[in-house]
Amino acid sequence: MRYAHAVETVRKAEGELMARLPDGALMQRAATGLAGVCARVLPRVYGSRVVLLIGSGDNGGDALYAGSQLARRGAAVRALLVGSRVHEAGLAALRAAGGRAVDVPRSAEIPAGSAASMEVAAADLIVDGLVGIGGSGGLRGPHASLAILAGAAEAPVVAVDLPSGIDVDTGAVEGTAVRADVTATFGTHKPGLFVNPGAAHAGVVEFVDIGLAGELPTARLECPQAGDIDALLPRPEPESTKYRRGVLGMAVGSDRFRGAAVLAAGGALRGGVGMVRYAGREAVATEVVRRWPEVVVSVLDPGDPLAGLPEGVNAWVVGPGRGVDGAAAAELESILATSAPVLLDADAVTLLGQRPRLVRDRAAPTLLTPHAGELARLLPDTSPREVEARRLEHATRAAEEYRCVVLLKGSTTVIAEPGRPAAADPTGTSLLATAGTGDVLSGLVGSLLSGGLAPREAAMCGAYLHGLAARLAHDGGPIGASDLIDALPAAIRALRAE
Ligand SMILES: NC(=O)C1=CN([C@@H]2O[C@H](COP(=O)(O)OP(=O)(O)OC[C@H]3O[C@@H](n4cnc5c(N)ncnc54)[C@H](O)[C@@H]3O)[C@@H](O)[C@H]2O)[C@@H](O)CC1
Ligand SMILES: Nc1ncnc2c1ncn2[C@@H]1O[C@H](COP(=O)(O)OP(=O)(O)O)[C@@H](O)[C@H]1O
Ligand SMILES: [K+]
Repeated sequence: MRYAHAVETVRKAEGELMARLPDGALMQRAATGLAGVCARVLPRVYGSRVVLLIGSGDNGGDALYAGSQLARRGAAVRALLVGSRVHEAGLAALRAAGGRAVDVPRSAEIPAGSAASMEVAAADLIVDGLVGIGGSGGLRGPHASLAILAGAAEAPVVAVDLPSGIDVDTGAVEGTAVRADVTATFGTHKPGLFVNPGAAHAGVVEFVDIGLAGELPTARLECPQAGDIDALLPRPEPESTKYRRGVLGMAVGSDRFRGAAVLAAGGALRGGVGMVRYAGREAVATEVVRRWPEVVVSVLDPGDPLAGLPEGVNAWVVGPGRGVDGAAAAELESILATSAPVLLDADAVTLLGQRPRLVRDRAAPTLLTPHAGELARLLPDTSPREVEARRLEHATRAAEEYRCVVLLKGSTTVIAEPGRPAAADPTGTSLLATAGTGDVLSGLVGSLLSGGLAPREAAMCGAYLHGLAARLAHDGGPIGASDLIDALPAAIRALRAE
């Protein structure tokens, strides 16, 4: 598991640790780790041209000390000083090691052809020490110009602690921010390194241990790794039966959206469910059984559909392609009245918007799996764009308001549960941005719920396998939702190999 903490927590933990250590010890640890990351990014240190972008805070100090270490190993290091102040001791260390520093004019634009712009363009490595956890909002003035120059340069960019300009507590990017190839982050991960759009600016995140672990409380955000998912995933045991492995009820698809039922059932079957019990209209049930003969169907009578819903299931998936009419609402209400865990996706999430109490007052575990548009319908005065800009915040808000677990789909899938750290899925890929992949996810997560995982853990495992399956299915061209189903067994196998 990778753990991420908010800035306030990091500051407090650093303060406590610093009080017990000699002056500057933490910064030296950070700088040494950073220099190591830079040395690994460069083909060789000796003779390389390293450009440091230096702001006025300790983030710049880390970069200057790391630069001094690289200079001692034979790199030609130039620091571009852009802040109103500079970390003097770091600058002295750089100079003593043979590095040079250049003051960048404080004008908003750094002209093409200026010394600073030519240094950046000619670099073999650019180190972003503009701002760290002391940053607020997008980059301003010459900081922003340097970030843009670094983005246009050929050289790889290593960010110090975080890519300057992102909101590191949320992953929001409001204005100009550095785009790094690698981020060397100190002491603990930060939430914004795992959540888009911030995560996309961070590149590969390398953890630098500065001895903070003992001072840190519970994480704000968790980012599960293959081993964590492998440990959580239910697997068949010698005494397993189809019932013990989990019976999943599925109220998905409709005459209009038959494919949603086929895809969701496929996700469940390849997710390791014991039995799928599909409930729906005859035409849909026929399609489902044609594709998946192992599914047990209950054909619902249009005159009295609720009477036909199967009983004795371990979990339910409701909503994908089901519709938002009165019958769908009555069905949702009836399923939520059971004591089984229920996953609400798509139309069921939309229906919930007018009936929040159905979930809020429910004692049994409930999981919502909206995309940004569906989540926006659950929160007053919120647009899908706002949800996408600040995913963590909105998923957490919805989880608190509806008192349930929320898996918010999108470029980073995030999972929120009141009172628990949020989770961000690391496997997501835009290959998934095609119709029907969400239906597959609902079945997959449903199968894990029916297998006994709690909603948060089922959501974490499902999102991880979903993204991994997309990556495995991808052989250079596009993939569809059906390919994802076929790749799920390989994704489960791959967990052990990763
Ligand atoms: N506190 C500690 O014990 C340690 C801190 N470390 C480093 O210290 C960093 C934090 O340093 P500071 O608190 O000095 O702050 P920063 O270096 O993160 O930045 C603060 C400065 O940036 C300016 N600034 C903020 N937002 C800006 C924006 N959007 N555009 C332009 N300028 C902006 C501020 O005016 C201020 O001068 C960490 O990220 C880490 O790199 C490490 O050395 C490890 C130990
Ligand atoms: N840009 C993206 N990057 C990564 N994953 C994405 C992206 N866009 C969509 N996804 C994923 O694709 C799936 C789409 O689900 P959904 O929107 O419900 O589609 P549908 O209803 O057509 O099945 C979700 O798992 C979501 O996280
Ligand atoms: K930085």
